[in-house]
Amino acid sequence: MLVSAPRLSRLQSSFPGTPTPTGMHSAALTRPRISGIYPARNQVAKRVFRKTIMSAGAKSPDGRPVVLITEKLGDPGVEMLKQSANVVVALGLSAAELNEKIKGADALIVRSATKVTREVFEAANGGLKVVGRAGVGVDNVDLGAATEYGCLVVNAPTANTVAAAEHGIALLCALARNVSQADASMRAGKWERGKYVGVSLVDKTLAIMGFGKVGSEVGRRAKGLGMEVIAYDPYASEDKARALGVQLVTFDEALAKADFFSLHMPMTPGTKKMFNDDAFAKMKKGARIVNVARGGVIDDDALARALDAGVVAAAALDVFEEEPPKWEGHPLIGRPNVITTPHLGASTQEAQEGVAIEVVEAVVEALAGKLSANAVNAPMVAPEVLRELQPYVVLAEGLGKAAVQLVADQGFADINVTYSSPRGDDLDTRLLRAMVIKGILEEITTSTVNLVNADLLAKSRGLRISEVTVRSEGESVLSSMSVSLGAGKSRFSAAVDKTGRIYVEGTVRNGRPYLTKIGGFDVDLSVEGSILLCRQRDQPGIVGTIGMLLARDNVNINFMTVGRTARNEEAVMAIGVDSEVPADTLMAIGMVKGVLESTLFKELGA
Ligand SMILES: NC(=O)c1ccc[n+]([C@@H]2O[C@H](COP(=O)([O-])OP(=O)(O)OC[C@H]3O[C@@H](n4cnc5c(N)ncnc54)[C@H](O)[C@@H]3O)[C@@H](O)[C@H]2O)c1
Ligand SMILES: O=C(O)[C@H](O)COP(=O)(O)O
Repeated sequence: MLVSAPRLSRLQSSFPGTPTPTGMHSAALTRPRISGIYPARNQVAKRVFRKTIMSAGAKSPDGRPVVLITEKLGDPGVEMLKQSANVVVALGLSAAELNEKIKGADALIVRSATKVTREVFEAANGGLKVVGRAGVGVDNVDLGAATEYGCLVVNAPTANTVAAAEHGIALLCALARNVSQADASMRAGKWERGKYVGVSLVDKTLAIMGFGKVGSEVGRRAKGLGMEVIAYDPYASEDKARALGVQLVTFDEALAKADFFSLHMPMTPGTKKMFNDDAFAKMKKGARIVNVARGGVIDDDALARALDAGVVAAAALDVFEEEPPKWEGHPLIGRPNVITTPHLGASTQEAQEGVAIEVVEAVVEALAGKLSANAVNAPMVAPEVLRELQPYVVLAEGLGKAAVQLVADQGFADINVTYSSPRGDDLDTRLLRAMVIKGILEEITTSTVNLVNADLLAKSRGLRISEVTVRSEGESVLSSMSVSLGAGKSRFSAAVDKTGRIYVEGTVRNGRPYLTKIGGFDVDLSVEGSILLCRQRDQPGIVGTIGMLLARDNVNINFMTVGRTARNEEAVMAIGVDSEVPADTLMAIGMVKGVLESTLFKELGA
């Protein structure tokens, strides 16, 4: 049975983590370290963590751990590592050689070229305790397999930020002044001064798309070049932008206004091919684009069309959807107005020394059984608790994803999670809270979020999170849970509850997670795949029309439900879809007679 959530103002006045006589506790994130939140439980968590990480003894006779390094790692990091471990450097291993070598290692340190696959963990047979990635992206590590084998993965998320920003600025300047093309021409023995006249940067408008760690560093440097800097980032803080003299704008404003674009958003389902035909059509003619983020945020064919049409004058690309890319038939590589570098953003001596130290510190800490703030996965919860909470973990992440996807351009400031559980205050909410934060943050940042770092990451982004546990009746560990966001505005106004917050609620039935409420509307949606939501008048014909529009684009419908509550004779209809709904179809659906608004949840769950 659901007990209605207490008022938020009341929650936020309670001390973080302190049980109250009414059976509530809140965990507003005012403390700097995760260990401060639940001191007693955290000791247990630390023991579980240590046991997991240190389950087998070190593999060398002297009792020191063996660390295998398979890619060039900065010397200061290697020297530091030698103080506490036996270091084996083996570069350029084949997959079979790595599978063999890993059997003798307690830890492995890699960059992006080594593929740390499931086979590697299988070959290590539980003996590999830590994988360290000397950089940010961990897409070359099979995180699922690592977690399954109780192997902690750590990375180095900050030490290459400046290098990536500097590479962005280098490409910006090279792009404006045709440096690469002119150099190539001179190497070919030509002196073509007239051909390579460039454009100036001063007084031009640069749009930073994604105002996080790298984006803000690019912004700071571009101001120094005399550029007017604007930024689009729905989750960026106004205060941070103001402090740097950068104006936050909407996506469309950025497209219309900028002479130059520098892309710095993470690769997520929401940013995939964000620069598509639609976006290029809204750009000022002659714009120039730099991408040191991830290749997949640009639709390569659409960019090629925009270059052909002169809408985009030139582009500089450091990253590609597939790396290394296939040269033959590539729509962009080799064009006269496109300059390319082979993913060099992090490749400076300083950054490589920095990431080496950052990753070695994290690996050494983890081998010593300490919590690392750079942990990417962390099996910190006892297996029996994990087993019990497993279905709710999927629900929690799905609610986080759903809530944040409903936020409009202006972003949100705080998160409220309410659990209805027969256990009341005894419910261990750490894992569920972490999964809500994961669902939210992984839509908007490059960071991989888990139990160890979720609270810290939320705090570092200035997000306040409040939790309430309400005692309910029933057999299962959790009757229901809800996530609400204090957002300025929603992309789907029906998702806003009576208190003005974006609100989603869900439950688990027969082991499967369901969304049961969006704003004031009851729904009944399995938390999986992509879902089209429509708020509509209760009148015949709408379902058929929308079905036809989707069929026209070959979009298969896997389920359809209509919200039970008819508030003012309105209903919320949900349609599960198997593939992407094109933007123009979404627009057409929004214009169907009787449809009041519509939106799409992308990839809510497995
Ligand atoms: N080329 C390289 O060698 C290299 C090196 C480092 C980082 N990177 C890439 O640079 C990018 C930024 O890295 P970071 O460390 O600054 O990450 P970050 O998490 O600090 O910043 C990402 C920012 O993007 C914003 N964002 C999320 N969704 C967005 C959206 N739909 N539209 C606009 N902004 C959105 C987030 O709010 C966040 O502020 C990532 O793609 C990363 O993979 C590349
Ligand atoms: O993810 C990263 O840190 C950057 O993209 C750099 O990766 P690299 O280590 O392959 O240079």
